[in-house]
Amino acid sequence: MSGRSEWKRIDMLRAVLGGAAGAHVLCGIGDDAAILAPAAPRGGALPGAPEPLVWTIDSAVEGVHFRRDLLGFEDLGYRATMAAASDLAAMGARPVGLLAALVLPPSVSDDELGALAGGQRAACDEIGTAVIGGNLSRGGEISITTTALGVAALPLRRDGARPGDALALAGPVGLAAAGLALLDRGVAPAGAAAEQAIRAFRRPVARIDAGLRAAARARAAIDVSDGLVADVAHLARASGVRALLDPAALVSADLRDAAAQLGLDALDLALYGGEDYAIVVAGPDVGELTGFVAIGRCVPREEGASDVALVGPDGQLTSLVARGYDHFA
Ligand SMILES: Nc1ncnc2c1ncn2[C@@H]1O[C@H](COP(=O)(O)OP(=O)(O)OP(=O)(O)O)[C@@H](O)[C@H]1O
Ligand SMILES: Cc1ncc(C[n+]2csc(CCOP(=O)(O)O)c2C)c(N)n1
Ligand SMILES: [Mg+2]
Repeated sequence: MSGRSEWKRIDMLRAVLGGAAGAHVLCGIGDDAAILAPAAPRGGALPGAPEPLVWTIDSAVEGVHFRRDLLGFEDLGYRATMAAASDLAAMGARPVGLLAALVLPPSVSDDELGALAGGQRAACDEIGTAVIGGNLSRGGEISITTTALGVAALPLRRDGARPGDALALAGPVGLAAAGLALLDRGVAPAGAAAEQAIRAFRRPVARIDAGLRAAARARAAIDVSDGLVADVAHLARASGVRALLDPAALVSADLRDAAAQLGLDALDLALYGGEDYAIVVAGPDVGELTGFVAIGRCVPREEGASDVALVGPDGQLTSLVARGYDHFA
């Protein structure tokens, strides 16, 4: 393994680029999205209090995030849009509009481009927003870079969790990775569980409504793109807590079935799978939120202890290594 990692590179970029933002930037590099103070209205007050803006960008690159033999063009547009919007969900934000920059090889036909845009449109319709601009360029492989703007009265950051907070999850984890594995192995989906897994990979759902519900009650949130343990570790580290996860809360019947078809371990998929676009929130009573399941709790950090651990049936802890998807490792 090389010494490079995505996080080391982000730290490097933060050292070069950070600190230059103005006072209107409430949160810069390091969270799921940047937070900007609302612009002061000119010429009199607007009805209602202006809300902070939440702004994020996300790329979907052929050969890295998708293969054309495993997904249709409509899936590509849908998935890229939901993946970008998921970072708004993680901030407890309501989307207001998206911009999409497309890179297309010359081989992509107008019909295929139309299908891709149809997928973007379908995803936007589902979460109550629209693509309102973008850019086109020719290039060697398809890429879809989507920037998403939202508003949130009280944006949820990664760094607000406290010892004693519950951890709760909206959306399945592990299923998307199982779906990718089924597609990759060319296994014809046998039964509802395999179909759900393939759907979770092809058509992930940004948990916007869940994020909005959590915004009033939670103290911190993150979305699960790189894998549950890796992303919960980001939240734990940013908040200065340790996260304890209950394995029984993470494996659904569908995931167990799909994993069995693949000969893979269901809990391993749930912990490390990635691209679920579920959200994890932390707060005193977040386990009671509609659409969330309680998955664990935050405890004080201990010197030398892992960021995340599993709690066994009789309370014993198993430390987890926060390995997740890393573009450069
Ligand atoms: N090239 C870059 N320049 C400046 N900041 C960056 C750059 N790449 C990433 N970041 C920042 O680093 C932080 C972590 O980025 P990362 O993409 O891992 O988070 P994320 O957007 O939540 O991931 P995901 O899209 O997988 O949910 C974010 O705050 C992001 O804005
Ligand atoms: C063909 C193919 N191979 C592997 C994967 C798995 N994968 C790619 S990126 C990523 C993390 C999220 O990305 P990001 O951190 O950029 O948001 C994961 C789990 C895939 N989707 N397609
Ligand atoms: Mg994120």
